Amino acid sequence: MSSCSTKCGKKAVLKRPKTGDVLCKECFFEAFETEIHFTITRAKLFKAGMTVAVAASGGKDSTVLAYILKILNERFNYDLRLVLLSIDEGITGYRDDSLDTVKRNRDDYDMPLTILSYKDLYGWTMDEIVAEIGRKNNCTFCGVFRRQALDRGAALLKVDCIATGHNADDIAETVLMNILRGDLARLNRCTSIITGHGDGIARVKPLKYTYEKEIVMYAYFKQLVYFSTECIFAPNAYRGHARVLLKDMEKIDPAVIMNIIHSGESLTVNEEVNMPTLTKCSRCNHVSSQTVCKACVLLEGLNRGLPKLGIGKSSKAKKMIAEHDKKKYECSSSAENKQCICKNDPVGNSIDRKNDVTW
Ligand SMILES: Nc1ncnc2c1ncn2[C@@H]1O[C@H](COP(=O)(O)OP(=O)(O)OP(=O)(O)O)[C@@H](O)[C@H]1O
Repeated sequence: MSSCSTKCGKKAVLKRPKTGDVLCKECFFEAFETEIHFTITRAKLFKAGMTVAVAASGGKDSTVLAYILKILNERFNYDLRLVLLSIDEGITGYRDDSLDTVKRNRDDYDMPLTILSYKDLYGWTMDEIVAEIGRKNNCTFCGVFRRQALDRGAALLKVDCIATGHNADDIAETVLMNILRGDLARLNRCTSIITGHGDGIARVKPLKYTYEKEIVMYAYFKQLVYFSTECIFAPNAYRGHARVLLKDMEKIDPAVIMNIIHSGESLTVNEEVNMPTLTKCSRCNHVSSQTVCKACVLLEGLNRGLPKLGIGKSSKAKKMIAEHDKKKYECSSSAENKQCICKNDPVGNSIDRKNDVTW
């Protein structure tokens, strides 16, 4: 390879996927770190004195995020207290191994680590949920529960905000996915670098403009320890299509990633479009756009032996509950009923009616 395009005199070792510049290792580090610092300061992600929970999965993105926040915090005196927050979804052979990596990061980066598990928070591991629901819709449970679990962890730790490792590719993919689905409410908010502000604990995405390929390169040249195995359960199929589309387009022109993000940022949703208003879940008191949040509906479904409850539209869930209740009524009025649905109901007739979901 030729010499570094910054004219530092060193030999280039890589070509930056984002800009096409050929750079030596040191100049790449400098460019990569400075861009993230610029993103953080321009969007005013942090204030001095804040405690920030880095949502750490052990994967490349959150590992690079934890590392980079540590060095930028020291270099530019952000005056942040950084802690690691991990969620153990209970996926044997996947999350248990990646959490070992997070524990190593905890020691290497000298940051306290808190791990919360789905089992403790919800009474179910993902292994158990998949045994109930199968591999098709399990990502819905995992995503909804993780989102809330991070909020609960952040509240427990009394942190000021949560930083996640979402990168530019993730954001561009999400924009595409929301366009393909016609989900205008999500399209409207998916490019925000700060979310949840005012409704709970803020979430920030310092790697919003950082290309995935560069994150991998940075981790490689810095020899960071991260866990690179994909989740053993079926990936989110729809996101997979958006990902393939994005990767194909990136081969033609790497600028498409930034172009899609900028397009998403510039979109204004027509005023006539109904936007959800955020409120608090009547059951768990966490942020929700419905009277009862998605996590509570999904959990209710699991506990009632109706795991598909909460998958799809809320009207479908209402119908399922009504049918379920009707069958239970029929069952209790006929002791001989051999088809009784209660046999499959882990809580049986002991369901406390006061705690039933109301919409
Ligand atoms: N189990 C978890 N515990 C804590 N944070 C998580 C967990 N899973 C995901 N996150 C956070 O959400 C971000 C996006 O998650 P996603 O599942 O898209 O992973 P990813 O793109 O593979 O990122 P990573 O490389 O960090 O695993 C992660 O970067 C991390 O900050």
